[in-house]
Amino acid sequence: MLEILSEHRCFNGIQAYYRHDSEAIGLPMRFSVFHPPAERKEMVPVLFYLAGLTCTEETFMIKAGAQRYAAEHGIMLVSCDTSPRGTGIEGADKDWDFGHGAGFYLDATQAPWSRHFRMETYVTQELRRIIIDEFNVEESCMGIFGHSMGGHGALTLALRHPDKFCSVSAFAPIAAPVRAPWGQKAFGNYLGSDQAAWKEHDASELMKHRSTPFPKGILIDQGLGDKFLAEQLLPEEFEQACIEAKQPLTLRRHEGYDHGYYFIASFIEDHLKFHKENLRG
Ligand SMILES: N[C@@H](CCC(=O)N[C@@H](CSC=O)C(=O)NCC(=O)O)C(=O)O
Repeated sequence: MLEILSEHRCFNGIQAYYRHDSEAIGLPMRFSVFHPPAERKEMVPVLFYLAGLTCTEETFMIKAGAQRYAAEHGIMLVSCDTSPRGTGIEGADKDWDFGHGAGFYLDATQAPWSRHFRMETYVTQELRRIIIDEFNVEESCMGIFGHSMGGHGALTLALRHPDKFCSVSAFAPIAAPVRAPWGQKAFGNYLGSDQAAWKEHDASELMKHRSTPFPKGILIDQGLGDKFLAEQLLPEEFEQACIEAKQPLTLRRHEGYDHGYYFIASFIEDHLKFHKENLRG
């Protein structure tokens, strides 16, 4: 059962927060939805947003300023928490870049994480199904985007589930996690030591083996003042993989912008327009 935690009128739509007992995760999960005004009259397209390390289902809705454009374009925005919470797993609260708040949008295969850390199944199956069953949305074509760890999630989930997502973009994604310290730490713990398994969750590796799953292109924005760019994000790896796979990619590099939500807010309108065109085109 879906519990409404709060509802707020916003740009003539509704910003809502929900909680439910998740089957995939085995614990309660929270998510947020911006319901655009158009949903009252017609089925609307859905755009999932995956947030980064340390974030929750609130972060994007509070900080990105996306609702104005989602209302204008008639797009529903959905954002979930970044991991299971309250798992009781020893060490899950120890580091900000691993464990709670750092689910990496995959299904862990290694104990003790594999019991609850099943964010790929949660997003692509359970949450998607709830959105379809509960709200007035178009099922056929959904979009996904995200930031940093969530940008990695958006790219990998779109590449792994092209039947579910027909439009994808990212802000400062962890674009080659097998080569980045954040990714290596998460994948080593969640997936074990077999690096072949890691590559199944690495956007750049996945792209090398796909033949243009997104013919209308992929949009990525990256700030050049981002302190994580050189060590953790590596967009050039994904750019090269897209060239090899003949995947159209618009990778925009922005002088002076850092990793935070001021950067995201500066370009959010472009992402909603990009998805609007892909979702309805
Ligand atoms: N606590 C960390 C910083 C954590 C951080 O920057 N998180 C980013 C995502 S990083 C990759 O996934 C974020 O989105 N934070 C939320 C925000 O409101 O900015 C540190 O000490 O550096």
